[in-house]
Amino acid sequence: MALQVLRTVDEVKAWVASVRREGRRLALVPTMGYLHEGHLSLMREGRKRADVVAASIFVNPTQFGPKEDLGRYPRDFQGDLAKCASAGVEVVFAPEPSVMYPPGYQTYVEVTEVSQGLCGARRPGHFRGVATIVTQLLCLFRPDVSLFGEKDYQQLQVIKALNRDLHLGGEVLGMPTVREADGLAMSSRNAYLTAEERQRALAISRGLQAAQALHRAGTSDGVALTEAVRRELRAAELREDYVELVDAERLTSLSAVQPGQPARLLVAAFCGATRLIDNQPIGG
Ligand SMILES: Nc1ncnc2c1ncn2[C@@H]1O[C@H](COP(=O)(O)OP(=O)(O)OP(=O)(O)O)[C@@H](O)[C@H]1O
Ligand SMILES: CC(C)(CO)[C@@H](O)C(=O)[O-]
Ligand code: BAL
Repeated sequence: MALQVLRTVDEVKAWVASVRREGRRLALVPTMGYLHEGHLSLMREGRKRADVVAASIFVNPTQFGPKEDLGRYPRDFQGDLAKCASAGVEVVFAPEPSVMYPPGYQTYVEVTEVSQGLCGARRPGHFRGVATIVTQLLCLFRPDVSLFGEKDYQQLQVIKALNRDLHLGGEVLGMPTVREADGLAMSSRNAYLTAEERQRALAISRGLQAAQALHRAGTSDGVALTEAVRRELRAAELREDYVELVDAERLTSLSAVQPGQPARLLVAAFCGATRLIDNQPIGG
């Protein structure tokens, strides 16, 4: 079936109603576009878990801080449509900001616990914007399953919490981070990196791997594990935003990995002007 592009809330409502009438299971993959294999892995998994996959492409203004990159966020709408079609997507919802935030719009969603700390502390208002747009999308599409990447690990926990707390009903599925062959986590913002920065950015995944290897060799101490990451960041002259060992679900800080308690090591670092994030499970 040919890919359809929907632009308005009424078009989405009509399309969702037709999917429901036909008794088809619906998967939703929200994105900000400039698609890469990470996004396509979510779409392909959606196709396995549902009869029909919708994707959204929307650079959501409310999740960007005033000094962030909203104005220059990379875009390639025609290329994105071709990629969506190749991944089995039936419908792309690509609204203008005025469709999601029309005059008089005044409803915002705050997830109070897992939004704190990490990216929440460094990007004030970011998760309020993410939670607000994702709630709108989940309410509009009411998908049986929605798919998000573990690359944005805190975001995934925020979305799981709002889906549970607001009784939205569908399953929120987290999918593993897709990496370039050399380990760099795929991200639309990798497009900002110069060739030299692209090489230095590898320190992030290298540091996470070093920490995992250290843990496998018997080290549980949080300071030693985070230091393994920091050493790599320093060597490559990346500026740390944070490196933290946290409980994998609640995202609270841990001083050590405990047997049977899944933990996660999360990193945000600036490579030149570009802020990159990545994470890995540790123990559990
Ligand atoms: N490397 C990846 N592997 C798996 N999922 C990913 C990956 N990168 C992004 N995603 C997921 O795709 C969805 C849309 O993300 P988004 O459009 O912001 O892409 P992005 O590459 O993370 O962009 P940015 O560089 O702005 O962070 C999110 O659920 C995100 O977690
Ligand atoms: C989930 C999301 C599409 C909300 O704008 C965005 O934060 C993203 O692309 O990860
Ligand atoms: N991938 C998360 C969206 C953001 O950084 O704004």
